Amino acid sequence: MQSLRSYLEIGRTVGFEPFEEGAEYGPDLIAMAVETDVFLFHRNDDVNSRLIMVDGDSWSSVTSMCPNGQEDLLKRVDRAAWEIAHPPVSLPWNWSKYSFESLIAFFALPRYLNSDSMRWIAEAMPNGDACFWRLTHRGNELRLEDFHPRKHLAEAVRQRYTASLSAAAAQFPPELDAAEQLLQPTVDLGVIGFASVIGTHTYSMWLPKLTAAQRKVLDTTTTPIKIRGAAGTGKTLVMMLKVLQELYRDIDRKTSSVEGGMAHDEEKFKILFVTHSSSLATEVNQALDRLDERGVVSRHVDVVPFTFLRTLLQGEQSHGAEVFGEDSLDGKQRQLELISKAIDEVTATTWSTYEDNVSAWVRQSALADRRSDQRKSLCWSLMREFVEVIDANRLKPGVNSLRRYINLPRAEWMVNLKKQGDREFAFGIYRNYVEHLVQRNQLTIDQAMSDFLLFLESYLWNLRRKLEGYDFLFVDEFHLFNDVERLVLHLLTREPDEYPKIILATDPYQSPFAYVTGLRENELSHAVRDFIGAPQHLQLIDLRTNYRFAPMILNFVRHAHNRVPNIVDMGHDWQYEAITSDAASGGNMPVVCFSPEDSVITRALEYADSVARKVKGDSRVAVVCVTNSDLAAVVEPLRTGRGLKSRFEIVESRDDFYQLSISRRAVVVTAGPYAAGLQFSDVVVVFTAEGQAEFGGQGTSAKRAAITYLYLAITRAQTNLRIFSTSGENDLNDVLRTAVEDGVLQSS
Ligand SMILES: Nc1ncnc2c1ncn2[C@@H]1O[C@H](COP(=O)(O)OP(=O)(O)OP(=O)(O)O)[C@@H](O)[C@H]1O
Repeated sequence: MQSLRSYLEIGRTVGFEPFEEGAEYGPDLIAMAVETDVFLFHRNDDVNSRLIMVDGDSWSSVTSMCPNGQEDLLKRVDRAAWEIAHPPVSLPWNWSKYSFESLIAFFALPRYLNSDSMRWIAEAMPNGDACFWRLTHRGNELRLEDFHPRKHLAEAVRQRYTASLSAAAAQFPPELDAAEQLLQPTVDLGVIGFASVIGTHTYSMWLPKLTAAQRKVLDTTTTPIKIRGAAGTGKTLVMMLKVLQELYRDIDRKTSSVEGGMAHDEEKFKILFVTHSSSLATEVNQALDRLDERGVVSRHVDVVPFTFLRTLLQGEQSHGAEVFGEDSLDGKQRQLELISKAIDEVTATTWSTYEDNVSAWVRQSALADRRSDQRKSLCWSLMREFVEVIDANRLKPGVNSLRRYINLPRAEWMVNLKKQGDREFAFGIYRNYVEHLVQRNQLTIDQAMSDFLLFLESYLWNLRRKLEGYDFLFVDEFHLFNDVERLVLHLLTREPDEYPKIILATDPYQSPFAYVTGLRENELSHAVRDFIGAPQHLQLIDLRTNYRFAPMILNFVRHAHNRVPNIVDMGHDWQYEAITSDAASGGNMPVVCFSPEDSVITRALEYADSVARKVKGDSRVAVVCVTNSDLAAVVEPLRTGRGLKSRFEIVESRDDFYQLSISRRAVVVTAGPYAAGLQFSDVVVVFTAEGQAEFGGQGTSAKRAAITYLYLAITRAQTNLRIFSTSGENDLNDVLRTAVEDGVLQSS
C-alpha cells in the first residue's frame, strides 16, 4: 500500500513511468518482475504489508491514460484500498459504491473525467489485501452478483510477493541519513489534523490539563449536553475524552457486576461519533486509537461521517443513482449550472406567469446573461432556498406542496425572496431542477437523507434498533448539520422510549450553509424538539479558552466574530469578549492587502509561494478561499502552472483532505467550509469579487453569510494570517476596514 502512495507521489511530480523490471523510482521504491507479476516494492514493506493487486488488462487501461487521469484514478484505488484495510468501507457518496458480499464496485474517476462511466470491481480479501479485478465501462457493465473472482490467483500473488521480499530488500540503495530525510518531509494529515489536536498525550495525561469548563463536560452525567465554543477552544478534543470516559465507565461497571469478565456481545455498549466529513471521521478515529489506554475503542465506537450512516444502517440503496456531492466545489458548481439551466428554460417558456409578480431584482437577475454576477447571485440564493427551506421542510414537488411552501412563515435569516411571486418562481425553478435530476438518475444529498429518514421511521428499523442502535451519540460540528440531518439523530439510539443520550459540539458562527436555522440556542432542531427533551434539560457548556490562535490573531478573530449580525437569538450569554487565548505567544499582526480585482489572486499565490519556501518543521501553509467561487478562480491559474516554485495541493471537497496523506509537504489550497476542524501555522485568505455573488444579494442574511465565511477562513490560522481582498465596497471589506481602524489588522 505504501508503494502505491510513493508511486503516486513520484508520478505527480516527475510523471508516471510504467513499471519495468529493475526500475528504481526514487530511493524507496523498486519494481521487480516475478513470474507473470510485476511487483512494486517499498523499502519498508514486510510480510504484514497490505497488498493492492491490479489485474494486468486493467493496469494497461490505467497506464494508457493522460497523467491527470492516471493520478485521479490511482488516488481512488489508494483510497479504496485503505478503506478495505480499515473496514467498514466508507467511500464518498459521489463514487456511487455498490457492494455484494466481499465485492465492491465504484466509479473509477470523477464524473467530469469519466464520460465512459468506468467502474472498478474490487474485492476485500480476508487479510485486508485489496484486489482490483476489473475496470468496466459503459457497454460492458457487470452485475456484482454475476462476477466470480478467481480468488486462487490472489492467493498465489500473495505467496510470490512474500517469497520475493528478501530479494527485493537486497536491491535497495543504502538509506538516506537523518539530515537528508529531513529535507523531504511529507504533508501528513497528522500535522494539520488529529496529531495537532491531541499531541502525544493519552486519555489520562490529558485530564489534568483540562480547563474547568472542559472538565465540566466530563463531570456532567445528565444529557443532552451541548458544548458551545468558538473555533479552537478544544471542542473535538473534549468530545473524544468524553467518549473514552463513558466507555471506560461502562466497562468498569460491567466488569464488577459480570463476574470477572467482559459483557456479552448483545449487551455491548455502543457509541456513535458522527462527524460532518469523512476526513474528520478518519482523524477522530486515529486520535481515539492513540488516546485509548485500554485498547477497547475499536470494539465499541463507530466514528462515521454523517453521509455514511445510511450505508451503515440501511445498506446501499442507490444502485445506479448518483448522489450529488453538495459538499464539494464540483457538486456545487453542477447544482448551480442545473439551476441556471432551469432559469433559462422557465424564462423561455412559462415566464409570463411569473414576470409581473416577482421583485425587480429577481426579474433582472433571471433575464441577465448566464455569466453575469446578477444571475450567479440569483442561482446561489435559489440553491440556499432549496436546501434551507424546501428540502428542510421536505416539500417534494407534488400536490399541495407549492401552497405549503408559500404559507411557510419567512424569517430574517432566509434569503431575500420576500414577495409571494418570488417564491412561486423559486418553486417553479425547483420543479424544473428536480425533473432534470430525475432524468439524470441523480439525487441530492438532502433527498437521499429524506429517504433515509423514512427508513429510520419504519417498523423494520424499530425491530432492529435494540441490537443495532447506539447507547450514546456524539455529534461534532453540529452547526454544519441542517434540519433534515438533525431529524435523523434521535432515531439512532437503542431505546425508542427514552430521551437519547446525546452530546454535541457546536460553534454557531461557523455555520456556512445552513447559516442559522432560526433556532434558539437551547433548541437542537425545529423538528425534534419533542424527541430530544425539553429545552430546560439541555446542559449548555461554554468553552471560552482558545488554544489555537496567537494573541494578535485572536484580537482580529474576535473583531470579526462580533461583527456577525445576531439575527437569531444566539443566547444572551454568547459573548466572544470573554474568550481568552492560551496559545503560545508569538505570531504576527494579521495583515490585509487590498488589490484591484485582476491582481488579487496572483499576489496571494506569489505570497503563499514565498512563505512556503521559508517555513520549517511542522509549519504548514494554506491558501484558504472565502467562498467556492474564489476557490474556482484560484484553481484555474494553479492548474496551468504559473512560475510558482512550491507545490500546491488543491482540496475541493471535505473528502479531498484524504489526499494530503499521500502528498509531500505542499501549500494546501481550499475553501473555508472544507477546512473546518483543521489548523495551519500560516494562512493566506483570498476573497475576490466573484465570491461576493455567493452571499445571495444584499441584506442582513447576505451580510451574515459573508462574515461567517470570512470567520471560517481566518480561524484556521494559528500564527500568521494575511488576507488578500478586492478593493471594492462590500460587507466583507467593511469588516476588514473597521478592523484596520480598530488597530487589530494592519493594511499593507
Ligand atoms: N486544555 C487544553 N490544553 C492545551 N491544549 C488544548 C486544550 N484544549 C484544547 N487544546 C488544543 O486546542 C487546539 C484546538 O482543539 P480542537 O480542534 O479540539 O478545537 P475545536 O473547538 O474543535 O476547533 P474547531 O471548531 O475549529 O474545529 C488543539 O491543538 C488542542 O490540542
